[in-house]
Amino acid sequence: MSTRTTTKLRQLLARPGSIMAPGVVDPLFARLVAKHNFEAMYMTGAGTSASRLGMPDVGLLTLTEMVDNAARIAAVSDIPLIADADNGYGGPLNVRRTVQLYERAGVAAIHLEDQVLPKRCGHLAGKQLISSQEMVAKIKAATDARTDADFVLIARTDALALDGLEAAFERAELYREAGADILFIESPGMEHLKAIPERLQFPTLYNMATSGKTPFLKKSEIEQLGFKLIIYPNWLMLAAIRAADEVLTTLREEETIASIAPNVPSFQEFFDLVGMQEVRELEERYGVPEAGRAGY
Ligand SMILES: C[C@](O)(C(=O)O)[C@H](CC(=O)O)C(=O)O
Repeated sequence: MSTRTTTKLRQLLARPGSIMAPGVVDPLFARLVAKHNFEAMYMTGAGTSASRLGMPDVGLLTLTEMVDNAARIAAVSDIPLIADADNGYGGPLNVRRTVQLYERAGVAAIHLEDQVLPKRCGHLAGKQLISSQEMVAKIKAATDARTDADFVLIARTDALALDGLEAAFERAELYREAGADILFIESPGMEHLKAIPERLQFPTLYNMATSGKTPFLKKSEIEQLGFKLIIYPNWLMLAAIRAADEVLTTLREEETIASIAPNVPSFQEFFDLVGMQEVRELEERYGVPEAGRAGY
């Protein structure tokens, strides 16, 4: 039997250095991350909201919608999936279900944040927090709810933007005591970065969000600062939006796809990406008639 992704993630976390987790919104992007041999990947809530609802990250997706998306992503590779679980979708009892469902979906880690419901993207204005006691209760509920001891709990605090760095540290320390495995201080600027791993002396997460608030440092620089896990939430989706936009502009102007064709993956590359080779092998094993096979 292959190693569980939770255990794989624990092993990665135990190694020196930081782990890069590109953000994905669906299984297709997960295939792409797997193709590039990354050790971990991240399901972005902001991206999931954009792709599933065409709406901004303001807490509109429900627990089951998020879990459904995570399960589809987890199904296409053995790469540990770290998933956004927002504020756990309610109080401590909701958090119990959240952990159970994400665990069953094949997710290796989730992050829970201390925002009120409905929440919003951590890089937007207008956030509000629950009390640190309420968040501690949620983290305790989360640690109690896991059945796989290797399932990783990441506690995020959004306090920095509202109450400053010291308040964020105080919360983070309480969340660590409550049982969090990794601490995530949301939306730090350049001036805060050094202090975070230094002060917390615990595995920390670097959110390479696209807002530009947190600087776009290299992995080696982030590693040197002492962060353990780096997530790159929306970059793939944004790159795809730009590429699709260019295709549409060209199509409008030229009324033909001809000049675009060389710039997109070929028919074969596309089928390879979505696992056609494996499908062929399975078809052969089960004697599915040749005529039934898609060819290229
Ligand atoms: C990490 C995050 O929660 C996400 O949903 O991916 C977002 C990222 C973003 O909006 O850029 C966040 O709130 O930071």
